[in-house]
Amino acid sequence: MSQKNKSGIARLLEFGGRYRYLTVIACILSGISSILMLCPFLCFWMVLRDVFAVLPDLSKVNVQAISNYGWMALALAVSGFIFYALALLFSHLGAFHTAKNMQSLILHHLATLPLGFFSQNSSGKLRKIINENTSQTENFLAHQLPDMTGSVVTAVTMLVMLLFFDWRLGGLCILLLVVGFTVQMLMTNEKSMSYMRQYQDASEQMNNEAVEYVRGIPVVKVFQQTIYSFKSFYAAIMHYKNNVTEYALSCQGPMVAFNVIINASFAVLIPAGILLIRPDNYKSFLLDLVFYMMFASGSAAILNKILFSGTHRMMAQEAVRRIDMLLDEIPVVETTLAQIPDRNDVEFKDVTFTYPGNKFPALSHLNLHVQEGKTVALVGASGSGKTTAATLIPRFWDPQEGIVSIGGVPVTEITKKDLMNRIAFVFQDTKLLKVSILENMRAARPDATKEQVLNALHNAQCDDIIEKFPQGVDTILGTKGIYLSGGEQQRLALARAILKDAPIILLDEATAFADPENEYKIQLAFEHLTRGKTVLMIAHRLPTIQNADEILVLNKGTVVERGTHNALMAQGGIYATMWKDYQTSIAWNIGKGEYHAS
Ligand SMILES: Nc1ncnc2c1ncn2[C@@H]1O[C@H](COP(=O)(O)OP(=O)(O)OP(=O)(O)O)[C@@H](O)[C@H]1O
Repeated sequence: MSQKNKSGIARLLEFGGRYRYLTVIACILSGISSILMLCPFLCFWMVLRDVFAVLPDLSKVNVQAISNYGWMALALAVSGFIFYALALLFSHLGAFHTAKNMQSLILHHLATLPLGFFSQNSSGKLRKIINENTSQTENFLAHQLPDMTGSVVTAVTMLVMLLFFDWRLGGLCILLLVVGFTVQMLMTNEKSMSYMRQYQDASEQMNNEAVEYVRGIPVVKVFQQTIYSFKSFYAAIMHYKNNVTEYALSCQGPMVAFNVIINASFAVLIPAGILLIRPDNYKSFLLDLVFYMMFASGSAAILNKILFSGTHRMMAQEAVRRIDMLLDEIPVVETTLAQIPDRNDVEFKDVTFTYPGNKFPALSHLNLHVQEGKTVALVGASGSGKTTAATLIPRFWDPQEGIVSIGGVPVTEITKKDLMNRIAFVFQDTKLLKVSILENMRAARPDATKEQVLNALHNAQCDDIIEKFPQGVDTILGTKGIYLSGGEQQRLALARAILKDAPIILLDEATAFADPENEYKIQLAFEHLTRGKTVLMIAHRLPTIQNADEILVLNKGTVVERGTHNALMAQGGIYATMWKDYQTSIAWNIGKGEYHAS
């Protein structure tokens, strides 16, 4: 399926693949149905013609002929409905297949994107883009597109019929239609399209902020705040409101004009009829006038339909644009020159990385080398770039400058599978799935036996977790009150990494939320996991990295100090100060609130 060379409805049909023909057939059927639906008007004209021909002596009316016209009108109307029902059947089939194709294309594409993309785009936002936009386009294909085609065919057929009976009255009606259409165009121009874009953006932002608000409710309650503490949510609502109001106001003038014009047929046709009627042609002229007055008022409904389908078309176009934006996200390119590293040392050579959309680099000219089986620790203030450095190794992101390599091979030249097999990472934000503990473990190694899983759980000090649930490792997490503490979750994540037994370990050592007993157990699990491995460790509690082979102190993405613990202490720089501050904070904790300067 080609991307980007088409836009709007053409692009939407492209998503349908071979099923797009169903949509095309639906539009043709809807067009035929519209013509059939207009035919009863002709029967009505014929009835009027026969009645006017015998006026004032109605006893001369050919009742049989009139009854035939009636039956003909009914048959035509019923076939119109049948064609319309068939059109809807085809359009729904086409719409379902298109939505399915669209969703599977997006999901396959998401699977190829760098993992970092997901840290910048919340799952709520992605869900909204995928669900709302595909359902909007599905609705458009199932209902609005066939209706739109039907309305356009109706409008064209009406034009032909209007000119056919009396070109003067027809010309007047067409003039009204042209003016109505022009006014309508004012409402569906490029400016309206940009309103539609702003509207979608504002609605997306409001949705995101609502999710953040709900997530933050515990904080609001704890600190006795009100909704106004969520200024950004409030601002998003106001932005949405202003946007919608501005759009509605911009439509006010054209909308009023449109309604007045399309409903003005009586006001125009009656004076025109008075001017045009002649004694010699009054019968046939009256016949045409009555017919036109009926017909023209019917055209108001058709124009209304086209107007609203224009708004739906703009919404569908915008939805397609948003889906294409997602599909345009650049995937991680799988190397064609795959190399297999024969060592597992990790090296950063002059690496600079800036997050998409950020002004300043998160890492600047970073050089580091973790020899096989050794441990390098990253320390530094919050936001100094420690996590970013670790995420470049499994290619959450690719740096703009410099090279990250394993065993001398750039990570970009290692296959995704090989790369992931070599690395186990345990980050602060532990992700456990809503499946059994056993299946959570097997996510790291699908072929692991139950015994191997139990062994890994034992080494990660998880025996107490398994024992407390009657179903042991078959306990399903996150359901029926099965919830784990932060420390327990991290131990399970460590067990998963131990089971994977990868040669390179990336560790974000965050034990801030663990109680002393948990912390001690996590420490034992860390030791088990890292034994004999190449380890890049992000340290929050300095004593855990005292024995690291090298410690790098980061500040605003650059290395400001490096060396062993003893060397850095002797240097008396930032690390030595951090160490002293850490000792002080411990002393403060032991003193239960009293400050004991050391
Ligand atoms: N997904 C992201 N998108 C944009 N900017 C980001 C993203 N993640 C981090 N940053 C920015 O990059 C910089 C480095 O962040 P990073 O998370 O690497 O720091 P850190 O040293 O690990 O912090 P902490 O100790 O608090 O975890 C910060 O300025 C942060 O705001």
